[in-house]
Amino acid sequence: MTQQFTAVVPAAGVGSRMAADRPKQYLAIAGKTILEHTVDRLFSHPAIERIIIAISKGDPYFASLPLASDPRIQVVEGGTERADSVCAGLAAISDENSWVLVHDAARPCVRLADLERLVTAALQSEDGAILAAPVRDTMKRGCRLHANKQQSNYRHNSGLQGITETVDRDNLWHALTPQMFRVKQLRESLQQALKEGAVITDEASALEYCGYTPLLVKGRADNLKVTQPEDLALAGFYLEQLIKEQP
Ligand SMILES: Nc1ccn([C@@H]2O[C@H](COP(=O)(O)OP(=O)(O)OP(=O)(O)O)[C@@H](O)[C@H]2O)c(=O)n1
Ligand SMILES: C[C@](O)(CO)[C@H](O)COP(=O)(O)O
Repeated sequence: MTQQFTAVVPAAGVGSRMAADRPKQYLAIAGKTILEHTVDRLFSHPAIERIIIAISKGDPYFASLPLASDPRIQVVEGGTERADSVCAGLAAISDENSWVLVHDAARPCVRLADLERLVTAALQSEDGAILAAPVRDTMKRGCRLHANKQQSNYRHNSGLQGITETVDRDNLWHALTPQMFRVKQLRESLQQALKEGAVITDEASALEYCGYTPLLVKGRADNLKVTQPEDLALAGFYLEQLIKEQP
């Protein structure tokens, strides 16, 4: 019997940076919502048998989707932060020794080959694994500029930041999703990190906070998180390519 996995999809965000008429996971690309594309991508992996989707309290969109009647899908109520929504999803998994893949609803372009590589690596790592993409650009750190008599007012009044340093980009990665861990390890790490006030923006940061070293699995850069308006057309292009390449 081949191992079967559950995925948790945090889909309870409001999509403020997208500034659309609805949360971005419910915006349509190529005839389906972003959430539906994301679910299709996850179920394209034969070992993912169940998906738990965390949606916001009173979400008026989910019920009208075909997903709502898919027996492989369970819905839970998400929370204030992404980590809270992930914890709500984990609470619906009874087998603590099982593996879970956590994947953003807003990442509809993840490829099967990346999922396969992630699963292979995670199953051989005591500390789980995440998909990630190496940084390609030179990375700068900025800061707000303070008024300086010797410098133009523009530098202070423009609202632009000034460069304080160039960050060494060797071994610097964009964390993507899915991120795959054993349920017990992830649940306990998130609970400890959140209880102690750690800033947790992805699952791996909770594991790291608790002293684990998840593996970085190189993934495609087109596994983008739809975040701001210009991402929608790009995601549409990537999805068209992905669907064309499907057998
Ligand atoms: N309380 C939250 C916040 C976010 N998410 C989900 O986490 C994923 C990644 O978060 P992000 O891209 O930040 O989505 P939003 O929080 O909706 O976007 P924004 O920060 O622009 O409001 C998204 O699928 C989002 O739906 C969630 O389930 N619960
Ligand atoms: C989980 C994540 O997609 C990894 O890059 C990212 O941390 C989500 O951050 P967001 O601010 O909730 O979009």
